[in-house]
Amino acid sequence: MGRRRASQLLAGYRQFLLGRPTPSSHEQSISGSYWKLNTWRPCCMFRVSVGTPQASNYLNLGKTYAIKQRSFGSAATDIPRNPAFSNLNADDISYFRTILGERNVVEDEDRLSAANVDWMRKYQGSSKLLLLPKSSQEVSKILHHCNSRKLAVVPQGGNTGLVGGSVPVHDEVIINLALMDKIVSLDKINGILVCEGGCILENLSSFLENEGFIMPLDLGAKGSCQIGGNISTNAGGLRFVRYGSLHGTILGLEVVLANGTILDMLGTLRKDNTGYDLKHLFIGSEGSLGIVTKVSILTPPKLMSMNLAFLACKDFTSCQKLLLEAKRALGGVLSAFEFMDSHSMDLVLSHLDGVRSPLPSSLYNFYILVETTGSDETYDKTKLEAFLLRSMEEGLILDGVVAQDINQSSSFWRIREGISEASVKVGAVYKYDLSLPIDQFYGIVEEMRNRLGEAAKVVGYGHLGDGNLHLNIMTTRYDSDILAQIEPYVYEWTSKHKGSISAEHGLGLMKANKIHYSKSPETVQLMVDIKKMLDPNLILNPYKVLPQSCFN
Ligand SMILES: O=C(O)CC[C@@H](O)C(=O)O
Ligand SMILES: [Zn+2]
Repeated sequence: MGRRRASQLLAGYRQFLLGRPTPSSHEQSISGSYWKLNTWRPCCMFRVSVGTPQASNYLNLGKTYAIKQRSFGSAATDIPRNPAFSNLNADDISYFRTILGERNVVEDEDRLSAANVDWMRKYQGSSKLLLLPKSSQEVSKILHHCNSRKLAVVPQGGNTGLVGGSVPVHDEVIINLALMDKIVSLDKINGILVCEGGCILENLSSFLENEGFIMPLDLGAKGSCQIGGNISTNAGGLRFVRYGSLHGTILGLEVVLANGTILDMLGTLRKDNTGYDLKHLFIGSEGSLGIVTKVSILTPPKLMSMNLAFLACKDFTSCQKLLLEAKRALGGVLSAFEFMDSHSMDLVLSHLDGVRSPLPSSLYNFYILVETTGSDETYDKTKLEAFLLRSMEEGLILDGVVAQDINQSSSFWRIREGISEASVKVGAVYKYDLSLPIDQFYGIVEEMRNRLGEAAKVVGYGHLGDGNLHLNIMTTRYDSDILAQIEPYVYEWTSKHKGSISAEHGLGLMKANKIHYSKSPETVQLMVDIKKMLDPNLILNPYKVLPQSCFN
């Protein structure tokens, strides 16, 4: 296609953009972080009462097999309580009161109900105690006591996880760092932020933005999730394609071990090769090796020129080619490359009030969000336009719209970030978070759709730029027959294609027994040895991450 045709295309495209309706003020107001706005209070770990299940329905189900799926489903995970653990008694509670004060030792049923259930209301524990320490020393005293008494604990951040990692399985004592939310320091030359583990991600982002920096991490749950929890799960999110993993951006950690030792690894140096870099053991260990109490993180400068395009593609091959083209053409300014299929789009549009597609949604099979962030508005715009133009000429993009202002940007992100929220509205949702080679990326979605037919809604979306697919399968109720058609098929398929069964959500309770699909027996054994060395009584987040059978 010649230059003339190409510029005609772009001109038509621009007209098309300008002709599109701007989202209404209602839509604008609901854009942003849904976990914050619709489900959770931003600076508090307690669930807003609307839609919260009454956990007391579950609490007395019996001590031996306490985990039940929520009321629209049957029990799916029955793990016996480890008989080596003690039961909480009145002396334990009085001791906790002496170190934390009356208010921060919570036995109130409503508050425990919220802390005992996960965000999807899929995993349900029966803890009788929630502790709210205010300092690393208090965390240390709690753990020292729990370890000597063999009381199991579950570290909990914003409780926004998707694999049952942050809620008790039985009666584990819940330790939440919500009161440890102080910013310790910011090195304004290098952008190195030091803060406590209970800081809410969105609060950190707002603080940094005022100082001319941004968090290298951004996710839909930002309004509720805590940085300590993000680190413990090694959360990926929307900026990963640009700023990489927390293994790269975390410079130091303070961690409290199971026996109460405070491990000071809170370095603020970019380079430090003195011995083993132990902080990496705790990034992604899901609270099973220690509790992250302080964090030192490298934060990139805030760049003022940001563009966001919402694009439609006819098939998945075009999405793949578009990614390659975006990496080539946009290089250093590419800051997000997110993908969703038309089924994801339909899900959001039919379940979230006030969300509208900026494109005629029924016409296209796939949608891509491409974001650029740079420091030169003209240069960045020119680059993006050249990329869009070439991709249109090549037929990779069928249609598209570039956000004209911050409100439009938010409304585009709202669609992508709203998929999770919409998925839980259907009823029961089976979530798979897979890393896959790009040529295999969408195959499993199509296979599951064929396999399940009318019995389930199957959607595929995720961080295409990082090779991370979110496969969500929804039914009105949890159903063991459906589950049997999904698992182990999805895990076997992923393993066969050399993927990972957990790209960014962790293993938690959901996939503790599935680790062998992604890790060799020798690797798992070394993990078990490390766990036993750091937590010999196995009190930290039991039943999660590693198969229980490894400890019998
Ligand atoms: O709900 C999910 O499956 C994915 C959640 C999150 O990682 C996302 O990328 O939206
Ligand atoms: Zn994700």
